[in-house]
Amino acid sequence: MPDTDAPLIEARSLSAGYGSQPVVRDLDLEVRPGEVVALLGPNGAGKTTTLRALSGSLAPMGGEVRWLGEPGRSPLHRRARQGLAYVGERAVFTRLDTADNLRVGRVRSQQALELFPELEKRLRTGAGMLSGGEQQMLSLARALCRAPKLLLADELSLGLAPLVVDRLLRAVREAADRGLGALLVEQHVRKVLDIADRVYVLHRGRVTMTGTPKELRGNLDAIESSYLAQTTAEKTTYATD
Ligand SMILES: Nc1ncnc2c1ncn2[C@@H]1O[C@H](COP(=O)(O)OP(=O)(O)OP(=O)(O)O)[C@@H](O)[C@H]1O
Repeated sequence: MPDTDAPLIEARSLSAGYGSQPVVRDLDLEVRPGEVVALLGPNGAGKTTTLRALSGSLAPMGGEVRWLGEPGRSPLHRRARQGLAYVGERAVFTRLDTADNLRVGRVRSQQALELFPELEKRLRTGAGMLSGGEQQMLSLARALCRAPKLLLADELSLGLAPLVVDRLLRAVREAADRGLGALLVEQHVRKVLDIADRVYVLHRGRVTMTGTPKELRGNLDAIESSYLAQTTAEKTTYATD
C-alpha cells in the first residue's frame, strides 16, 4: 500500500548554486502531503536557489533531491505534469484577460472563482491592468485549481497589502487542509507562521533553525533582526563603496 504520508519532496545534503559556487550547502528539508512549510531567511540566504533546485530547474551540485520518492533529476515541466506547481513572480500573461489566462492555464473560470470570488468582476479585464493582489490571486488560482500535489511559492505576497497577504495565505492553508503540500518562501514572517506547520530558517545557504512555529516563536525577534541586520549590512557596504 502506498505511504500517503511519505514526503512529496526531500532534499538530502543538497548543495546548489551557480557556476562552481554553491549558494546552498548541505541542506536537509522535506515537505509532506497536507503540510505548509515556511522557508525563511534574509535576502541572499539562498531561498530561491533552494526552490529552483527542488523544482528541477537547477541541477544539484551535491546531495540529492527526491521527488515523489524518486532520486535523480527531472526537469520542471515533467514534474509539473506529475503535480508540482511553482509560483514565482506574478506569472500572468499581461496581454490576455483574466478569463483567457485561466483558459491557457487549463483552469475553469468557475473553479477559480470558487477560490477567489474577487476575480469575478475582473474576468474580462486585461491581466496587465489587475492590481498586484489580483494578479497574484490569478497566478495562485492557476496553480491550485489544477490540484497539484506540491506547491513551491516564492514570495507570493511581495509588495502586497496585509489583507491580500492574509487572503493568499489562507487559500494555501485551505488547500493544504485538503492534502496539498506547500513550501512557501515568505518575507511576512509572522503571517506565515500563523498558517505554517513547520519552518526552516536559512542563513548564508545553511539551515540555522528548524521547528514548528510554536517552537520558533521565542526566536522571532532573532529571525526578524537577522533580516534587518542584512539590510543594514547591505546599506553599510553600499555607503562605503
Ligand atoms: N542566476 C544566478 N547566477 C549567479 N548567482 C546568483 C543567481 N541567482 C542568485 N544568485 C546569487 O545567489 C545568492 C542567493 O540568491 P537567492 O535568490 O537564492 O537568495 P534569496 O534568499 O532567495 O534572496 P532574495 O530574498 O533576495 O530573493 C545571492 O548571492 C545571489 O546573488
